[in-house]
Amino acid sequence: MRILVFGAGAIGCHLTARLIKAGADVHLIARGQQLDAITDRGLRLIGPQEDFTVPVRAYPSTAGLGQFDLVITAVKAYSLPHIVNDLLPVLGAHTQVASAVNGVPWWYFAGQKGVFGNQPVKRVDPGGGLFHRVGADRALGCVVLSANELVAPGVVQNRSSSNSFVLGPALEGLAVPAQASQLAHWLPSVTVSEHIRAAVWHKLLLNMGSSLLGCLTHSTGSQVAQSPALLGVFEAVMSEGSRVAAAVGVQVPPDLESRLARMRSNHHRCSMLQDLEAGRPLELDSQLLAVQDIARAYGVSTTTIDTLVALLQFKAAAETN
Ligand SMILES: NC(=O)C1=CN([C@@H]2O[C@H](COP(=O)(O)OP(=O)(O)OC[C@H]3O[C@@H](n4cnc5c(N)ncnc54)[C@H](OP(=O)(O)O)[C@@H]3O)[C@@H](O)[C@H]2O)C=CC1
Ligand SMILES: CC(C)(CO)C(=O)C(=O)O
Repeated sequence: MRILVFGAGAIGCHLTARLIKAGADVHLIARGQQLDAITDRGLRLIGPQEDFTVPVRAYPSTAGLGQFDLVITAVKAYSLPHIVNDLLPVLGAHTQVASAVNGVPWWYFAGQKGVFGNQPVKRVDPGGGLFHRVGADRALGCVVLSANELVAPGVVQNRSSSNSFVLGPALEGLAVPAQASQLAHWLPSVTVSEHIRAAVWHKLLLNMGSSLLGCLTHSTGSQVAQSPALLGVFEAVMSEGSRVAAAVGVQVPPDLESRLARMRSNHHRCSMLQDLEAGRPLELDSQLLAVQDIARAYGVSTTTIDTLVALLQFKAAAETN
């Protein structure tokens, strides 16, 4: 099985390093210093209990690479619409495309009923290029619970004591494709699910709270969890988010204690905070504004989320000017 990982950031490097170590045939699209470092010295993954380096076949573009059985996109949500033209040449009739991305994924409303039924998510796929040209029939949801950061060119630091990746077909009723099962065979951290939307919301609620509070306070999850006042706000965000999920038919179990436990043990700067501190754009569209759109369309009140989003938008604009 030929695999292409598109994007050599924190998550792309984590997956590439683990898959190559497990013996998979993986190729990586990288650019800039990352491409140079990985080509010269390989890719190093440092984790709580491991430190290894693998050689990687890395390229600056997809031109001439041929078709792949599985493409894993590991760019930020806001970069996805810009890579559609790069993806098309590597897609064959049976290629599956897994988007390892936080937030409401581009394929979310494919095959769904309701206000947005069968439409692209306009916040993440504004021109509909992913929805109409890549296509939801080949889309695999990929929900990532794994805390990573690039600490030097070619070096990714993993800060999770346990990592998990949930893969499942975007279209309900489709069987889990062989590519997903093969990935799960190579990596114990991968599980497959026929109900990927439940996994999307489960993760998204955690992101909404940790991205908003992490960025507004420049704190890791464990630092946020030390403040009872912030935990109260985190809880309010999760409860509003779970009402939005329920509006589109997904009941997220109120397992607040397990989420708080995850926050307490999370000594990682969430990816949105990494972006804020590096002056890069934030994934507000996929993680928050798309959720607000759903809330508004279904008449769900999200007062706490709305307040925090307004503060974060103001802060991000002020800090990048
Ligand atoms: N980091 C984490 O711990 C977690 C992240 N996630 C999610 O995973 C997704 C990926 O995040 P993460 O890995 O942190 O992001 P990063 O910003 O670390 O990585 C994105 C990579 O994509 C590259 N890229 C973007 N556009 C292109 C392009 N056109 N051609 C080639 N390369 C490109 C970027 O290159 P360049 O730097 O040159 O722009 C960068 O290397 C996000 O949705 C994030 O929210 C989920 C769970 C945890
Ligand atoms: C690992 C986690 C959950 C931290 O909030 C994350 O998804 C991120 O960094 O964006």
